[in-house]
Amino acid sequence: MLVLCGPGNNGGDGYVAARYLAQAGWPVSVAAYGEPKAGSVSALAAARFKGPRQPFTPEEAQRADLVVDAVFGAGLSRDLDKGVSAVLGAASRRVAIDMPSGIDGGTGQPRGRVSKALMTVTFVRPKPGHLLYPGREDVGELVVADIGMPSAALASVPPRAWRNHPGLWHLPVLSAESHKYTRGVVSICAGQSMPGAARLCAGGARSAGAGLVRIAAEQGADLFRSGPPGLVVDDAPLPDLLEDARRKVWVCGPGLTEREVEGALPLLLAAQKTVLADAGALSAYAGAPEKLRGVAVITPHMGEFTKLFGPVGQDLPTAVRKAAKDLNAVVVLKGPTTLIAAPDGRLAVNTHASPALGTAGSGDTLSGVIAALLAAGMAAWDAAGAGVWLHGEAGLQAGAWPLAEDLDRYLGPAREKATKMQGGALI
Ligand SMILES: NC(=O)C1=CN([C@@H]2O[C@H](COP(=O)(O)OP(=O)(O)OC[C@H]3O[C@@H](n4cnc5c(N)ncnc54)[C@H](OP(=O)(O)O)[C@@H]3O)[C@@H](O)[C@H]2O)[C@@H](O)CC1
Ligand SMILES: Nc1ncnc2c1ncn2[C@@H]1O[C@H](COP(=O)(O)OP(=O)(O)O)[C@@H](O)[C@H]1O
Repeated sequence: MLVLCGPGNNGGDGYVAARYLAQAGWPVSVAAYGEPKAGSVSALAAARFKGPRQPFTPEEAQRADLVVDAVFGAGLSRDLDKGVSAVLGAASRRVAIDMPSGIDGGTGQPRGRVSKALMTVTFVRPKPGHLLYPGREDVGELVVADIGMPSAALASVPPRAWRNHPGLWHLPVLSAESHKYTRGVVSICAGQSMPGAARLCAGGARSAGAGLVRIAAEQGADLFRSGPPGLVVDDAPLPDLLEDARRKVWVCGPGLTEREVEGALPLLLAAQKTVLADAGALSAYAGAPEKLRGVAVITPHMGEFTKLFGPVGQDLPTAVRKAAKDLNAVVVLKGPTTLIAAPDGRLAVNTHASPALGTAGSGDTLSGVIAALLAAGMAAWDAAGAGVWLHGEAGLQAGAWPLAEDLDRYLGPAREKATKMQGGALI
């Protein structure tokens, strides 16, 4: 076994690992890339390792059955030089300490040529870089180890980002006195050219537990009347519908043209409704995100996000947090890893999903799910995190090739599973 140790604390962890491995009887040696600073804890750890040293070369890395990568972790401050990449790349099997060397822990972006680890062992909490692509691919199996960090030390570095998980939010549960209005009403603006999107959105909202879902279709009402029997279709003009105080939560965007968005969104905002803006409502305001001010949640995929806010650069967490702050709304940046940012800087990182969700219309379903949770009274960031998790769970349950409409029947069971994980009652 060969432990590759860098000059900082990550190297220090490597010397400690080497000492423990030697104590456990493993044949282990160390190859150092630079020496730790005199007097540092890493220098102390290096001095306590009494085993053999090898040169830091590709040949040594290739000879080892297993290489432990403790060259750089969270302190990576510039691109890897080619020599380090060559040594890391020569190892056939590699376990990384904290981060695979060369991956930025904050963003998941590579800094230089990085090769994939079998496993990465990090401490206390995962970092965004473990969960965001492309770093997520290079991490291999992720182990989060408890190293007995004192709670006072943990409290001094409160997290700013969380892994999205049912422990992060609380789903409302049904009480014996619940009725459709306490469960919440979701209203959806429907377009005439792509009515399927509003139907998918409605299916997501109903299946995620909304008490009542209504489609505001105006002249297009006939397009929806042959739909599911529990779905209410309104043909009255939007201003009349907005007078109903029970209809607090609205989805605007799925299947809407720019003109339809411009006809509806300003009215919803003027009526101070809780609005989730998606799809057409995002493309309608390309380069002018301020027109969305007043919405509660937006759910762009990367293309829509870029059209709205411009190129994101390498640091997605920072870009999505900034967008949420500037817009004063929750921003859900959808993708294989979905980021959910609140205006106050909280960030949830969701990996609980399946590539099976990458099918047309699945984002419309997600909008409906989040809207149902908003209508049930959840705060916007919580509703968005919970909605993304339930949608991801439905995707995981639905097999490899579901259609968007297939997701609906997995949403109820997903909600039950999340509630059980929260230790709550089911009804
Ligand atoms: N914090 C905690 O609570 C805990 C932390 N722990 C551990 O500490 C690790 C973080 O330690 P760290 O801050 O010392 O950073 P680390 O990754 O060792 O790198 C810094 C050194 O590398 C150098 N360097 C950087 N990039 C370079 C490059 N491309 N090419 C060449 N050199 C480069 C950099 O040089 P400089 O930029 O200063 O010139 C500096 O010398 C963390 O990942 C985890 O393993 C655990 O023990 C648990 C508790
Ligand atoms: N590879 C993937 N892994 C996990 N989730 C994915 C993947 N690809 C897409 N998704 C999810 O599927 C949904 C697609 O939404 P969107 O791009 O708006 O599609 P549409 O507009 O067709 O509904 C998002 O929730 C996204 O996070």
